[in-house]
Formats: sequence, structure tokens, C-alpha cells
Amino acid sequence: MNKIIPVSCAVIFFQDKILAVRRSPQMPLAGFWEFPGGKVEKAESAQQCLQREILEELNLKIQIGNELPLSEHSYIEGITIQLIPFLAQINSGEITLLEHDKYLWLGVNELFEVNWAIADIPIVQYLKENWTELITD
Ligand SMILES: Nc1nc2c([nH]c(=O)n2[C@H]2C[C@H](O)[C@@H](COP(=O)(O)OP(=O)(O)OP(=O)(O)O)O2)c(=O)[nH]1
Repeated sequence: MNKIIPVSCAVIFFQDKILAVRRSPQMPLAGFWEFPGGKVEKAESAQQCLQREILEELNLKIQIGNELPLSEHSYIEGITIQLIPFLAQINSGEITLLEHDKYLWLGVNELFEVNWAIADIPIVQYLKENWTELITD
């Protein structure tokens, strides 16, 4: 039996760059880079999840924009992570890393300079291919 775990994540953009965060040693997939976010809980929407997770992880309030294409990957047999990415902008707050150990703002030509979690790679590729219409104002 295959279990699907929906995970919302935020492609936060600012001044033609996007925010990437690195999973810290105490997290599963430690050392891999990802978009901030987390597992969608039973009583919440993907967007509500994202507002909650971004506050918990980065102490930021965000404005959520368009949903981008889903990406699915099975790190463990029988369990599929379904990543649901949303474009987002910071509404208020300063980045405070409460779970991750590093962050970077990446421009279009720097996207593949970090070691992304496998499920993120199709999303990063999609961003690269559609950068101008997605990220620039
Ligand atoms: N948040 C996030 N998780 C990702 C990304 N790419 C990716 O493969 N994942 C995986 C890592 C984890 O297996 C899962 C999300 O779990 P998590 O540990 O971040 O979420 P959470 O805070 O709700 O977890 P939990 O500790 O409550 O179980 O999805 C990504 O870009 N962002």
C-alpha cells in the first residue's frame, strides 16, 4: 500500500531571488536544501499549512500566490511525498532560522548551486524554465 503525504512549501521571492533553506542535522534529509514548509495536517488547507509552517520555521508572515505544479517522490518504499509549491512574498518579519541551519537567496543562475532534496528538483527546474513570468514583478 502506498501512503501519500502532502507537504506544502513556499517559493518565497524577493528582488529577483528565491529563498532556499538547508535541513539541519537533527532533521531527516539533513544537509539537503529545500523550500520552507511542512506536512499538511488533517484540519487545514495547503495554504493554511504554509502560513503556519513559515511562521514556525522562519518567523515570517507571508502572502501566498499561485500554486505551481506538484512534485512527487518516494524516499522510502510505500511512502510518497507530494510537494505542493506556492509562490509567496514576505508580508512581515525578519528571517529567523528556527529549524534549518542555513539559508540563501538564489538568482536564476544560482539555482542549481545547492544540493536540493530530490523531490524539489522538478520544481527548481520549472522555476528556471519559467523564471521571468513567475518571479519578476
Ligand atoms: N518542507 C519541505 N519538505 C520537503 C521538501 N522537499 C522534500 O523532499 N521534503 C520532505 C522532507 C520531509 O520528508 C517532508 C516534510 O517533512 P517536514 O519534516 O519538513 O515537515 P513537518 O515539519 O510537518 O514534519 P514533522 O516533524 O511534523 O513530521 O517532505 C521541501 O522543499 N520542503
